[in-house]
Amino acid sequence: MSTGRVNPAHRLEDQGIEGLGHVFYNLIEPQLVEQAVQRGEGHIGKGGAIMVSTGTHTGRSPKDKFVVRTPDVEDTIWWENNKPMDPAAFDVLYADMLEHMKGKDYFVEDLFGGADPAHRLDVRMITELAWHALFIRHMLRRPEREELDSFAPEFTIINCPSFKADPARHGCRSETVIALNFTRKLILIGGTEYAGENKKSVFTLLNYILPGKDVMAMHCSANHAPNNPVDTAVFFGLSGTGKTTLSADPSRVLIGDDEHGWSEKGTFNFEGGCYAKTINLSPVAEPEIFATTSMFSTVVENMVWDEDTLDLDFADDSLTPNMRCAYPLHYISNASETALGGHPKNIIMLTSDAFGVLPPIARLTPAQAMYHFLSGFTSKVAGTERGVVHPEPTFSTCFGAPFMPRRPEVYGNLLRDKIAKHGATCWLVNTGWTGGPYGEGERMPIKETRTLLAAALDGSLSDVEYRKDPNFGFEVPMHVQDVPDVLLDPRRTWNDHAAYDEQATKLVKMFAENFEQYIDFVDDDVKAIKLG
Ligand SMILES: Nc1ncnc2c1ncn2[C@@H]1O[C@H](COP(=O)(O)OP(=O)(O)O)[C@@H](O)[C@H]1O
Ligand SMILES: C=C(OP(=O)(O)O)C(=O)O
Ligand SMILES: [Mn+2]
Repeated sequence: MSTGRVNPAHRLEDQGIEGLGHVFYNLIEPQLVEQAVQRGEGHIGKGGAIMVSTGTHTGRSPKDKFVVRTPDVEDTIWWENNKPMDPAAFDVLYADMLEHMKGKDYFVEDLFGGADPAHRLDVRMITELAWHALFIRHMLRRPEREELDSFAPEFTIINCPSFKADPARHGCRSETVIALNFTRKLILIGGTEYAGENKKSVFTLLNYILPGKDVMAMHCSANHAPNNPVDTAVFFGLSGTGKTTLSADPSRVLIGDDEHGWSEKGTFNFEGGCYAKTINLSPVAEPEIFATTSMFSTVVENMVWDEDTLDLDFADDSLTPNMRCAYPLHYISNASETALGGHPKNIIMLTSDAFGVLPPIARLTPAQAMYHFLSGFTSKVAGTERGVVHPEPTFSTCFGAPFMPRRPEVYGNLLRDKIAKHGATCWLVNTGWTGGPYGEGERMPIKETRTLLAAALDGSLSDVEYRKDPNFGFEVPMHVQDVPDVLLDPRRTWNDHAAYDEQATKLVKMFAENFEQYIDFVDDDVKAIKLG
């Protein structure tokens, strides 16, 4: 049995998926909320949000993510960063998953990944959980209802949390598996309910496909000046660095909070929704995002609430510090209707430096931008990946190593050429620690970060006085209106200057050691960068 709207030529049976219980095709938000509640998957919260919890897995499981090693992708995948799965093991996994799915109800959502029709991917998401269908409906882009009648899925993702993988049979590591098969155009997810796996799988797909079409794929948020998409800014950053927070800026138009492409025409969001962290979410510092937590059908994931008032407790991280809400872009009032932007005029690389060494903002030469893009220095925040319990310094190339199927130089060279062609100005912004390292200093105040960004984006930093950072060689402004001078010089924010110098020397060494892996393929201007 099935209900809902679907292309009659592309039903699940047509792709060999048979014997399921009831199949719900392309339900819309109210129907999915109703299904989720009826099935006991969650509770209705304030304003009609839906509150769910995901059990054991409350963050991504990067160690359980695999790329199937088929001949077509053998030469293009960066195997040092992507774990291979044997094609035969994948086939067994698929057969076992289909067997497991028999008799159970499933939800199908046919959606687009990519706001630019020239580069979008038609994705079919098949989920066991109604709320996962709702989540992906929020996160990806919805075809018009009429377009569903001719929708032909290019890639299919099946997410079946109740399926437990068997490492011996399936060539994986645990009961949890995320397996990407570029040849069969299929992604299988089992043994985890964390919704972020769904969107990051689509991201990984696009990160593979788009560079082949000369389109740069970026782990970044994006916004543009009011009525002026030519003035676009992108904000690269690993999880927790502030992409979502800083792109939701009431004085600019939000293009998207996490995944974008940069084509010959400009930037485009891959998605149609946002996935914000809600830990300590402040109605004062982040009013736009705060408001979405009580809007109809927003998915509130892993939050604790008051039984009596249904008030969400933003401070209670007892389920996970990686608590989240997912909502469509238009829930942010100043969001772009098209999710398209121009060529970035400013490129911001966000880093959350747990050492408290990097300045709150620095201007980068194109060579320095390449250096920092390939380095991808930041810290992993607690909770987004399994096993991370406090900020852990890391080098995550392209500011998103877990989602990059190709070699870093592929993304690096694309970005280098686009920066050169369009003359973008690049900045490094530390949203991490100031006044000392994690545990001693404090997190950079959001207000100051916003003020610095506003100054960078409106051009007021173009001709102020800069000093050259003695450790990294980039330029740091001396004075910025409404920001205390001392904050601009991290060394001065530390009580113990010698301790700062020692920490900075250590960090410089870490950078240099990490960069050795890239030195052979970067241009001479990047090779010539000497730190310390
Ligand atoms: N100076 C700052 N800039 C940005 N975010 C900050 C800052 N200080 C604290 N935060 C907090 O850090 C988190 C940034 O997370 P988020 O914007 O979701 O990152 P991303 O989207 O890159 O994963 C939010 O919880 C935000 O409230
Ligand atoms: C959803 C995620 O991305 P981000 O934290 O960058 O929003 C994630 O890393 O699981
Ligand atoms: Mn985010």
